[in-house]
Amino acid sequence: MRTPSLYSQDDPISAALKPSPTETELERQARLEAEAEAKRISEQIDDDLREERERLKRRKGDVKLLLLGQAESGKSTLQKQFQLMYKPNSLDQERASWTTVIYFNVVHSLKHILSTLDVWEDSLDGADVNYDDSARRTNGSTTPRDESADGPKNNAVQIANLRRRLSPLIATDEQLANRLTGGITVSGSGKGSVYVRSGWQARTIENALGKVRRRPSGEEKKSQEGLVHEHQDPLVQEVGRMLQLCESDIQELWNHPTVKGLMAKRKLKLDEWSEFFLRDIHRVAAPDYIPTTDDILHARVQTMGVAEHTFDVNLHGKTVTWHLYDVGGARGQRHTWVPYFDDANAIIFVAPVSAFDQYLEEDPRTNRIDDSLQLFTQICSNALLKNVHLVLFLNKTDLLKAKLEKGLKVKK
Ligand SMILES: Nc1nc2c(ncn2[C@@H]2O[C@H](COP(=O)(O)OP(=O)(O)OP(=O)(O)O)[C@@H](O)[C@H]2O)c(=O)[nH]1
Ligand SMILES: [Mg+2]
Repeated sequence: MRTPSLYSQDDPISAALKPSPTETELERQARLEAEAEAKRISEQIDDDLREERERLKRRKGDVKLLLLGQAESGKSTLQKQFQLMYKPNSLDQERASWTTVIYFNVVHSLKHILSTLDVWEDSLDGADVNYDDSARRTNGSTTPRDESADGPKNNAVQIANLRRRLSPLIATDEQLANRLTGGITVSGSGKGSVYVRSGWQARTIENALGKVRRRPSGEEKKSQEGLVHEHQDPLVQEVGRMLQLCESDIQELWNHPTVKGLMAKRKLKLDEWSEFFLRDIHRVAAPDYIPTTDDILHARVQTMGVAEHTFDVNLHGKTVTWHLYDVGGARGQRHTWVPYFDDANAIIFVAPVSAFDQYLEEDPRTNRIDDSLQLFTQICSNALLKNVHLVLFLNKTDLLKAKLEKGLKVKK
């Protein structure tokens, strides 16, 4: 028996699709199977479209939040705090990849100290190094000698020795930077900055995996999850070993009267994260060091482009998905913000109030508070953002307090 005809005699398409009057039973079976498959695919497409419509409807209730502000203002740090609050497990999963950043922060800070010493060391005489050595005795220096009493000549010899002993560690600066960026550099980004794109944590591990796979010895073992733990990244392991060996040299450099003198005279300016990790070098240089949450919050790596982070936030018994867009704040990165302005619900503008005595890394003539104010004015007057809620987040108040207590004056 033939199935009822689908093919109307009047419709030209139906007429064209009409089976041939000479169709065999085998051909008829094949045709019916093809029709059933086409119907299944068509229904699948209808289902997908329905699901997409539902998803878009759901997304309409989502909150889109932009974190804006100049470089170093603390946007990614704020994002990490959201992550800690709403997705703490995800921070745990990426904990190991922060070791690379922290080691890089330490090595890069040492490199900066030594290159500043290069410039100023010769111009300092004994009287110039006006550092109170009692600080050195109380902050746990492991140095057995009291070099400051020996005068500038001895100081220069000590620094030359430290420079020599630390040079293999300093030489890893570029390799660590490459591990984080995957070899991508951003032009005009200021001195030795390392920019990372969204998802760098997983890529850092992938980069390490690539290196491990190429090694013939097979000494690196895969962990239970089938992934090589970042601690097994040979580079990170090697830097860890070097840090352990150099710990007392790092302490000696960090506590050296010439270094302290340059800092007191503000000829050597260290970023807050440099001081944080150098002060705590004993812990960071320990074998099997794992970054604490506080370490992750202090670690510094610049954001490239825009990184999206999603969190399910429960507000008054209703779960709302938040899309947090963490942007790169350096001048060369700001053009990437605009495509996100269109459907943003809110902006948190992060302004570091402690930056009154600092200048932009990408433009050393511009004061950071001036830049922040200019940027905020531009955001407030942008027509695309006229319906967007704006939160001004005055950040780094702890550093402002510390600077004012030290006697730094705010002046125009
Ligand atoms: N002391 C202190 N440090 C902070 C605070 N907020 C951020 N930081 C530190 O400032 C540094 C820069 O912070 P990030 O969050 O990386 O800055 P960002 O705005 O994301 O910078 P870009 O990605 O370059 O745009 C990090 O080392 C943070 O630990 C704060 O309130 N107090
Ligand atoms: Mg950032």
